[in-house]
Amino acid sequence: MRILVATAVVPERDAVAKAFAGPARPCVLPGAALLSLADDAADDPPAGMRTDAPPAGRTAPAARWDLLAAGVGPASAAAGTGAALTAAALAGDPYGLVVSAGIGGGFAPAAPPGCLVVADAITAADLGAETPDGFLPVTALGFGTTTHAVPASLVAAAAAALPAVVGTVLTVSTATGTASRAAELRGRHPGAVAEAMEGFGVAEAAAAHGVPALEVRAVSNPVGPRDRAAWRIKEALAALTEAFGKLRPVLESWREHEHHADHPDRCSRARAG
Ligand SMILES: O=C(O)c1cccc(C(=O)CC[C@H]2O[C@@H](n3cnc4c(=O)[nH]cnc43)[C@H](O)[C@@H]2O)c1
Repeated sequence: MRILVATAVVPERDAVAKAFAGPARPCVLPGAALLSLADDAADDPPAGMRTDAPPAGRTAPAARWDLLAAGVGPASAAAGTGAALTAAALAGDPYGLVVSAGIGGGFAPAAPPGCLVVADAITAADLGAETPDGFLPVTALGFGTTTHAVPASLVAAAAAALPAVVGTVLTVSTATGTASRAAELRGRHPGAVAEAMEGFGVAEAAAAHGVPALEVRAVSNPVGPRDRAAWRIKEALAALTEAFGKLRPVLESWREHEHHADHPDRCSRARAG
């Protein structure tokens, strides 16, 4: 399977790359610059340019990973992820899984700094309209979606591999900086354990391609009053590296269609037909 990991910034991308021992090679695509990793990368052409199955006599590598630093915020995340997904699909070598990864803010007391978070839902928390009676999500206005559910078997597999808090990860365009905003978000999203700024953009791009998406965050700071000097970025990046070391075999062997609980419609159709 081919797996795309989308981070916001280069230090996050490089923290994920550290979990892989093999060589990494840059691959520039229209709209996205990837770092491609593979068990046998030394023999392979760059990712995104492969169009064929492995030559006769060679088996396909267990998985190929591409890492992307798409920029901060949901728009950059969606643009970069969408570009990588489209390039792969047009090359006849589509991704089977997309992971939004990086550091994030954790809601107290569930997700303190230093811990890892796995999203079971990826939710846009500020996509909507402000009204005199409060915030209305775009869905209440009759548009789009605000949440992407992560396949249950994918959440279970990731959570079994890690010491991680599982819950909703919010995507915000403005990082929370006050206790009142943190309380407001928790009030609207009681299942929220963390916030970051890219997950929903990554998940929207993945959904447009019919590819499952996961979000994994290493908590660098509490969601609340802004104190940038207190962010534990180094520790969070180290936790991210450790997390991908553990997630790597689990995600490589995860297969969406083997988990019928994630596809009740498809299964009932199969049973009926
Ligand atoms: O300054 C550095 O060395 C450095 C290294 C890695 C990452 C950063 C970032 O500033 C990443 C920004 C990224 O982090 C997410 N994030 C982290 N905490 C929060 C938060 O409390 N609320 C929302 N987002 C948060 C977010 O996804 C940003 O894109 C710096």
